[in-house]
Amino acid sequence: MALLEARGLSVNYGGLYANKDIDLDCHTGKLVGLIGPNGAGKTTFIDAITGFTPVSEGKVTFDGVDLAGVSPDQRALMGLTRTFQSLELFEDLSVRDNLMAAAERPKWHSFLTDIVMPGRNERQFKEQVDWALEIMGLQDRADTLPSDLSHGQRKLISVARALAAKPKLVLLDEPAAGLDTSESQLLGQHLREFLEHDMSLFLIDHDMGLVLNVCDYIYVLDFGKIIAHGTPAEVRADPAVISAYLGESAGEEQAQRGAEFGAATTTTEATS
Ligand SMILES: Nc1ncnc2c1ncn2[C@@H]1O[C@H](COP(=O)(O)OP(=O)(O)OP(=O)(O)O)[C@@H](O)[C@H]1O
Repeated sequence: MALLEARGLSVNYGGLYANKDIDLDCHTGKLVGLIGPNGAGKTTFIDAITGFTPVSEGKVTFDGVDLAGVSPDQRALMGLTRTFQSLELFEDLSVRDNLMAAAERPKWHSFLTDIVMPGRNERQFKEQVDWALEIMGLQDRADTLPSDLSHGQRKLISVARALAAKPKLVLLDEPAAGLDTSESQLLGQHLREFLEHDMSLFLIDHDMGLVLNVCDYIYVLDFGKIIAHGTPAEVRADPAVISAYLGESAGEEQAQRGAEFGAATTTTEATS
C-alpha cells in the first residue's frame, strides 16, 4: 500500500471540476511530481490532500487512514504537511527561529515530558532545525534575519521550514518559483537528500528541468484530469503530454535542460 493514495478524487468549485477522478500514489522514500499548465488544478490537488479544500468525490488515504473528516492540523500531526506558494517567513524572527516555530509538533504526551524533562523539546527541535539547515547548506545563516537573505536563500528556508519537523510526506507547491537555473538545481539536490531520511516528497513546479530530473515518478494534469503518468523518461516521450503541455519545441528544450542538469536522472527509473 502506498503512503498516500488518492482514488477517484474530484474537487468541484461551483460546477467547475478543478480536479476530476484523480488516481495517484506516493510511496515512502520517493519524490513524486505533478505537472500541468496554469489552471490545470495542481494547487487544488494539494489543497484537497491537505484538507484545505473539500473533496467532492473520491477517497484519500494516508498511512492507511481514510482522511475524510480529518482537519488540516490533524493531518499535519499525522505527518502530512505542505508548503504554500507565498514565502510567509516571519520577518522579525531569525532563520533558526522561523524553523523552530514550524518544527514544534505537539503530541498528547508533551505536557508530561515537559514536566519530567523541561527543555527537552527545545533541544530536540534545535537539533532538527540544525539538521534541516545543514542539508540545505544554510547552517551559517541560522542567526540571520530573512530580510538579509537572497531570494534563493529565502526559498530554501521556506522549504527547510516545512521539512524540519521530519514529516512523513511534504507537498511542495512551486518551491522553485523565482529561482534561477543553478538555484533550482541546488534545490533539487537538497530535496533528494531529504529522501534519505525516511521522508517522502510531492512536488509541483513549472520548472520542468527540476521536475523531470529530480522526480522518481510524474503525473501530468490537464483540465483537472490525469492525462499521463510514468517515469520522467516515459512522461517526456508521451505524445499526449507533448501536445497538451510541453509542445514539440518545449519538449526538446526541456529535455536538453534536463540533460544538462545531469546525475539526478539516474534515480528516475524507480517507480513511485
Ligand atoms: N477556491 C476556488 N474557488 C473557485 N475556483 C477555484 C478555486 N481555486 C481554484 N479554482 C479554479 O480551479 C482551477 C484550477 O486552479 P489551480 O490553482 O488548482 O490550478 P494550478 O494548476 O495550480 O494553476 P497554477 O499553475 O497557475 O498555479 C482554476 O480554473 C481556478 O480558477
